[in-house]
Amino acid sequence: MSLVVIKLGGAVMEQAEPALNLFRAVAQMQEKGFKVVLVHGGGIFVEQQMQAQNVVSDKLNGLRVTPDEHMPIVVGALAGYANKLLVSYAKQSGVNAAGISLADGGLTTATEVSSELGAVGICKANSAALVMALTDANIVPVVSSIAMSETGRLLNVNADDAATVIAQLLQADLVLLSDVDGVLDGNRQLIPELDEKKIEQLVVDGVITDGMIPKTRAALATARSLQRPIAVANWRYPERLADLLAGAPVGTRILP
Ligand SMILES: Nc1ncnc2c1ncn2[C@@H]1O[C@H](COP(=O)(O)OP(=O)(O)O)[C@@H](O)[C@H]1O
Ligand SMILES: CC(=O)N[C@@H](CCC(=O)OP(=O)(O)O)C(=O)O
Repeated sequence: MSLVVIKLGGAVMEQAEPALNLFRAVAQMQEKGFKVVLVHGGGIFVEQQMQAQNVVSDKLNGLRVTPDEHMPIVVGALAGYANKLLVSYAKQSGVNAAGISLADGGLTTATEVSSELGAVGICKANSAALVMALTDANIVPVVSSIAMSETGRLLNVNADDAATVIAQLLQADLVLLSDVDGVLDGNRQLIPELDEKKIEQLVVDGVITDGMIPKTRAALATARSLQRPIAVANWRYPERLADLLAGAPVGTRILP
């Protein structure tokens, strides 16, 4: 049975209709025999909560600088609101989902990236047991990007990196869904395929910026480890998911 990890960015969660459409597509994939695991971000909800509480939050190369004292807001927004909102969209679309985090069931282990970034983690695959138990019961795991260190310190992980690690853990296909059609060139045209050299050149040229930097690097790491192309595509067209998994050229394919 084919396992697919789908990563959702925050923007999809803000609008009910596209999120519901996406879960309807997930239900169809389940009917076709796919086991689906969702990994989600929700940076947009973190921003909203930071602003509501008058807290200034900075990013460095697309990663949020997260002092430990910001973690109540970050965990609340990601593992709380964003996670349960997705479980609610799933329910409304007839999909049985369970919201968990990178820390639950020992799914991953994590370490601090650098003292400069604070409680930002990089995680490693550890145990697929919980996710497999859920998918075996036809429940879609919805995984937030909150992880835990060996000593139990809560860490904020970039959600594209989280999806990469889960795809590697499960040896599953990975689709990174975002609010753009894929990686766009300097004229905002879709780039069908990219390899490491081209990605790094586009970063140097300032064409790939912000959240697209960790996203393309995460896709490249997964493409390498699974030895197959990884797609960055738009969540606005969930009906293209099936085409995509069948190997059709949708979005940007990041090559190993
Ligand atoms: N070359 C590029 N092509 C497409 N999007 C880009 C590019 N460079 C930067 N971006 C930005 O990256 C964003 C997607 O990354 P991110 O905000 O982290 O999305 P998500 O929340 O879906 O993970 C796009 O909305 C766009 O603003
Ligand atoms: C360390 C780090 O940057 N964590 C991210 C986690 C959420 C995320 O990645 O959300 P999107 O996928 O919606 O961008 C953050 O705090 O915004």
